[in-house]
This record gives sequence, C-alpha cells and structure tokens, in this order.
Amino acid sequence: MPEPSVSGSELPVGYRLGEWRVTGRIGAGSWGVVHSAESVDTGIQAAVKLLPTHRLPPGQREAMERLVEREVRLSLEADHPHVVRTRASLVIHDADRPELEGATALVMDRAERSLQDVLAQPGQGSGTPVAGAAEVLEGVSAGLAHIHARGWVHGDLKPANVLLAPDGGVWLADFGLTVELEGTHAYVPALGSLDHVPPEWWSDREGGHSVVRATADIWAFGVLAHQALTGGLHPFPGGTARARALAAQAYARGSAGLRLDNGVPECWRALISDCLKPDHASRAVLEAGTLKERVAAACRGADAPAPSAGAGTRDVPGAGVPVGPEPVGGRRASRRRRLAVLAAAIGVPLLGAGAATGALLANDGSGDDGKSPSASPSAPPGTIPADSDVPRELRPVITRAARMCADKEVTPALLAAMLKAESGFDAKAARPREDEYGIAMWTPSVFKGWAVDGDKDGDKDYMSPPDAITTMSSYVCWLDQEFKKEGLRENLPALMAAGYRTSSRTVIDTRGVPARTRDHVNRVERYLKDYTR
Ligand SMILES: Nc1ncnc2c1ncn2[C@@H]1O[C@H](COP(=O)(O)OP(=O)(O)OP(=O)(O)O)[C@@H](O)[C@H]1O
Repeated sequence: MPEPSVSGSELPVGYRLGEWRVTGRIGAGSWGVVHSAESVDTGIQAAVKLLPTHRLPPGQREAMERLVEREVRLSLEADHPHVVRTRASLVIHDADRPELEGATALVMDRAERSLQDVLAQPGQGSGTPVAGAAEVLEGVSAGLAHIHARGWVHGDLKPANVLLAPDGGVWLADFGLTVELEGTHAYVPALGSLDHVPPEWWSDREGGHSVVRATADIWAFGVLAHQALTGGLHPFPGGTARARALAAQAYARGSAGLRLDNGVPECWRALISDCLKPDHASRAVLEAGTLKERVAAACRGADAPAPSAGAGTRDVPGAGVPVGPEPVGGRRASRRRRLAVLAAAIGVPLLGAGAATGALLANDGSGDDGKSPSASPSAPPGTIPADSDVPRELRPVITRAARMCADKEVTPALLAAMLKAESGFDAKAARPREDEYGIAMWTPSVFKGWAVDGDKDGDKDYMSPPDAITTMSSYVCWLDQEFKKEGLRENLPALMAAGYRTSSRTVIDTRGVPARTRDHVNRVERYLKDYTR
C-alpha cells in the first residue's frame, strides 16, 4: 500500500527556509511530511517537519492551529539531551509558492533512524533484544522524566517516536499529542497508537476526547521496553492492534494474566511489570523520575538475551490466566490509524483506504450523534440502520459500547438486537422473580462483577441505560473471546445471546445454544437480521 500522499505539504529539494536547504524527503506522519535539510552556513544536518495548517478550511484550521502551536511551543521548550532538539520554527510566506503560504516548518536535529525502523529490520521479533536496547531505554526514560517533571505527558510514546542519532543519541520525538496536565490529567482529542494506550483509555474516553494521565506514558514505556528487549514482541497476544488492545483490557479486568516473553532479561522483568500494572492507580506509584533511576541502576548493559530466552512466555506472579506476547504488525498500519485519529479529531478529510476503520476507533466509532441516521452503503458492518426501531437516543450509547469491544462479532446491531429481546428497550423493565432489571436485564449481583460506568457519573447503576449497555458490551465481548478460545466459532452472535441468558460455561458445555434459551436466541437472531438488512 503506498504511503499516503499529503499534497501541498511537500517541499522540493533545494527549497530554502532561511539558512536551511531541503535535501530530500524522510517520511510522512499524521501532520505532514518530514524532510531532510542542511544549513547552508554550517552544514549542520536537520530534519524539517512541515505542519500544514494552511491547507485546511477555516472551520478546521483553528483546531489544527492550536495543536500545531502546542507542538511548536513544547518542542522549543523541551530542552534536554534525550528530547529531540528543535532549532527553529518558521512560518512560510512565499509569493512564488502560494500553496505553502502560512505553513509552519519545524527545524529539528536529524536522527539516523527511529527505534521502529530498527524493529522493522529483517530478523527482528525473535525474542532477542535490539542492539543497545538498555541504552535506548535509559535515554527514553530520561526524556520521559524530563517532560513529566515539566508537567507534560507525551501521549504518543512508541518506537516510531524514539529517534536514534548517528552518534548514539536517543531522542524522544513527536510532540503532536503532548499535553500539559491540569491537575492530574488532561483531555486531548485522541491518544496515540492503539498498541501503546493503557487499558483504562478505553473506558476513560468522553465525547470523543481522551483522558490522559502521566501513567499512560508509563504504560507505553512498559510496552516499548518489552518490544525493544525482544526485537519487537508486544507483551499482549493478538495478530492485530485491536486484538492486543483487547487482551490488555482482559488483563486489566483480571481475566487474564501478564506473561512477559522469556527473552526479556531478568533485571527488566519486575520493572516492566510495574509499568504494566493494570490500572492507573497502581501504576501511579511509579513516577517517571523513579523509572529513570531504576532503568539506569538495574539494567545498564543488560540487553543480552536472558538465560532462558527462546520461544515462549513466563507468568508474572499474581497474574491470572496467562496471555503471551505477539509480534507487532507493520508500522504502516499504526501510522494509518494515527492519521485517522487526528483527522477524525479535528475533522480533516482522510486519504486512502483503511482510514474509515481508524476513524471508527478514534471517535468511539459511534458515527451517530443520535440525530443523523446511521446506516449507509459505506457504514461499517453492524451499524444500526437509520429506519430501525432502535430508539434514537440509545443509538450513540449502543454504538459506543459495541465499539469498545475490539472483536468484530460485537456490533451495535447485535447489542441492539439483544436489548430488544431482553427488555424491548424499556429502561424500567423488571422481572423481580428472576431478579432481572433494567434495559439490559441485569441481575444486580452479576452486574456488580462487570459494572462499567458508561455515563461517567461516578456511579455504576444497572438501571442506567448507558451503564447497563456498556456493561453488557463488556460482558458479551468477554463471552465472545471465551467461546473462541474453546474453539466455538460458528454463529457467535447466537452463542453470545445464549451466554448472556445463561453463562459462558453452560454454552461451552453444550457446545452450542442450550435448549432452554432457544426461543430467546431465535428472537435475537430475528432482530439481528432486521438490523443487518
Ligand atoms: N528529527 C528527525 N530526524 C530524522 N527523522 C525524523 C525526525 N523526525 C521524524 N522523523 C521521521 O520522519 C517520519 C515522519 O515522522 P512523524 O513524526 O511526522 O510521523 P510518525 O511518528 O512516523 O507517524 P505519526 O505522526 O503518524 O505517529 C518518520 O519516519 C520519522 O522517523
């Protein structure tokens, strides 16, 4: 798949920006294109990142300009040996090139490559640390400690944003999503790569915005360290970023344990486990300053393979059902998603195939504000049809809840069909004899074990449709995974509907829909058919 072209964001070779002369193109990110350049005065090698605010229509420009302004300001202020140095920020005014008028160019020190480039080399991913992994991680943790001490959160820490200089320097880069904390957290339009967001990100999102805390960077460091020390293996299993994100969520819920790859050297294991503590609160005890000290003290030079290195994983004490690491897919996929994330956040039109999927993840995938009808020929599979009987005010809630599950079988249409069969969408439904209440017919004691605060009011209430529906999605998502683990792959929606009425065990033991739920499941299947016309 070709790299997305960002027309109007390219600078031709030879183009002059003050003393800087463009010498080539390095690559494209979410914001535009990064070029190589050199100073005509000193010969210093630089990288020029063009931030294309000028190409946007006025309605979108303001939001983009705010993000650009923040990236420029934080880049210029972040003066540290392990944060890429920004030498200048220039706004282009060039009568000969009206297409560039008003664009911002960031002139940075030029790196040789990124950690992602190293991980993408042939032969990586076999569980062996990349050369110099300990030094790279030391640099990253020092850069992180610096920006946290200034009250910022990077928000997009990943191998692509760790730059490696020709002289062995390690620089944190890409401040596009960096935020300044207000109190203990901040809101940004969306967080970075799915492979590096902490599990709580999925439940912390509000209205398309993400809650970002410093502990998100600590989690991302844990993932990144595991990757660097194993040549790219992600600490959670799954062939796609969605699947790995789901595995991390299962771990955070306690239904799966943490298994680091055997290749991770001994002195790193406890530290990575601490970075990957399942929730914000337990991760918060590890501050970036302490992380930096622990990295420097315990692990210097320890990037040789662990004595037990090889295929496989080891449980981390205190963990539940183990899950193991997986090689991570190509960087193209993550860049594609990030493009979509930012574009969705500020309404920039997307380029090329695959963008729709990314946008879906970025904005909770609701694609439905309750006003505009949802299904269209281009709507994702499982979208609730515009002319269905699903109450309009519930559609965004149902859609958001379904999109929190990374498994494709859990769709808005399925949740809607299940809700219709359970309660007929009646928020006050009650069957006291069965001890079942609310729109999703939760049994209060069962609800307690799974409860999600869907409406973010600080309370988890089975009578609140957003709480009940979001919790239903989370539970159904887990059922889906359990059934797949047991080799049940036929007609998963029916099995989920049956499991929701009985239990995962009953369905697994029956290896299908139990007879006593047959009528109910038939109803769900009928409604689902209606909603997936
Ligand atoms: N200072 C630099 N020196 C050398 N290469 C750089 C520099 N900054 C960025 N790059 C490279 O330029 C390319 C684009 O970088 P950019 O930060 O814009 O996007 P990205 O991080 O790859 O993707 P995204 O922004 O979507 O996360 C990448 O290949 C990156 O490694």
